[in-house]
Amino acid sequence: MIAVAGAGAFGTALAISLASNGPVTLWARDAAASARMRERRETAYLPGVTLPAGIDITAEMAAVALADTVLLAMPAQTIRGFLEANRDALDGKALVACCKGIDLATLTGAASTIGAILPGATPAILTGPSFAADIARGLPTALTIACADEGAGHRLQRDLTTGNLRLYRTTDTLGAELGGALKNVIAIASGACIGKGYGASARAALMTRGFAEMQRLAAHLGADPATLMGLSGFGDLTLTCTSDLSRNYRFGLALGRGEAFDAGATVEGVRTAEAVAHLARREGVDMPITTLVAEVVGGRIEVAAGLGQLLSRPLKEE
Ligand SMILES: NC(=O)C1=CN([C@@H]2O[C@H](COP(=O)(O)OP(=O)(O)OC[C@H]3O[C@@H](n4cnc5c(N)ncnc54)[C@H](OP(=O)(O)O)[C@@H]3O)[C@@H](O)[C@H]2O)C=CC1
Ligand SMILES: O=C(CO)COP(=O)(O)O
Repeated sequence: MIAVAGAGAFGTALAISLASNGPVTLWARDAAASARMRERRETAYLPGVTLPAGIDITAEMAAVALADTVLLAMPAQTIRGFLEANRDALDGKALVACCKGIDLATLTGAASTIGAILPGATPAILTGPSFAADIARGLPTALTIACADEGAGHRLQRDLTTGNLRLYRTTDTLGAELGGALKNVIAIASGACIGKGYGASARAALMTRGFAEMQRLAAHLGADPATLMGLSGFGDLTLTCTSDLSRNYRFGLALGRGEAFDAGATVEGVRTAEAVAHLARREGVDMPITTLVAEVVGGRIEVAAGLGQLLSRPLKEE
């Protein structure tokens, strides 16, 4: 039995796709919102999409506790609090983190967070290039399922693959979570570059050099370089840095244009830029683009000055 905790855009889209395999529980933290979704079979997070009957929408944790696999589809900075608040309901289960970010308080990804808080759980990561709106409409997507326990990984791959979600398997949870988290920061930089009018050539340079620093940090922390070359790294970087459907990219566009952006939107790259800038400094890893994004989103430097700093760095080998 599968439950999805978090009924925002991604959690709901995943529940819709999984419901084509069998019954799914979708947990929303807000009881009134949950009741509305159950009654109307729709959500403002996915306009125009009808929620299939196979999704049992609830605000009761007891319903989640009945599942053996729980997908955690909420923003990265909220995962720790959610796990701490629901230890009894979640321990012993396969917990599949679907978020893309680094916890600002601990500077770790979701697999480590799960392991630290619920040692009896089996941590896994579901990540890769996929917009909720595409999944919810039944469009084809390919994702990475990462689980250090190979047997559990095989089971999750089988259970979470659907007609429009094709899952590739790895045991490298660290690489998978880093790929998904780090690309969001580069997507902000890419959006800012386009928003500022610097053009597609400059964006290609940012994406390529951004990918180089993503790989550098991942290798330093012990991730498998091959993981970053796959869906969670290269794949998601490509999607997020080039599509207007991405909130991180659109946030960057707004920054570049000097416009305001929806303060309530989930833009994971903002906090993650700050977390990764700290992590890179602590580990002595050179991450100039991420560090500058942290400065820009922190309001400590303007976009133009930040890009100017990148271009004036000492010349080096590729
Ligand atoms: N949208 C997408 O295309 C994709 C998103 N992701 C990742 O999925 C994660 C969630 O994003 P997404 O669904 O888009 O975000 P949304 O903003 O659409 O939804 C966030 C959901 O998390 C819930 N939530 C917020 N805070 C808490 C909390 N403290 N405890 C429990 N639930 C909470 C919200 O509840 P409420 O409605 O009550 O505020 C809402 O249901 C992010 O890490 C994102 O990077 C990954 C791939 C694709
Ligand atoms: O991660 C995503 C696509 O793979 C979604 O991107 P945004 O969070 O930037 O919207």
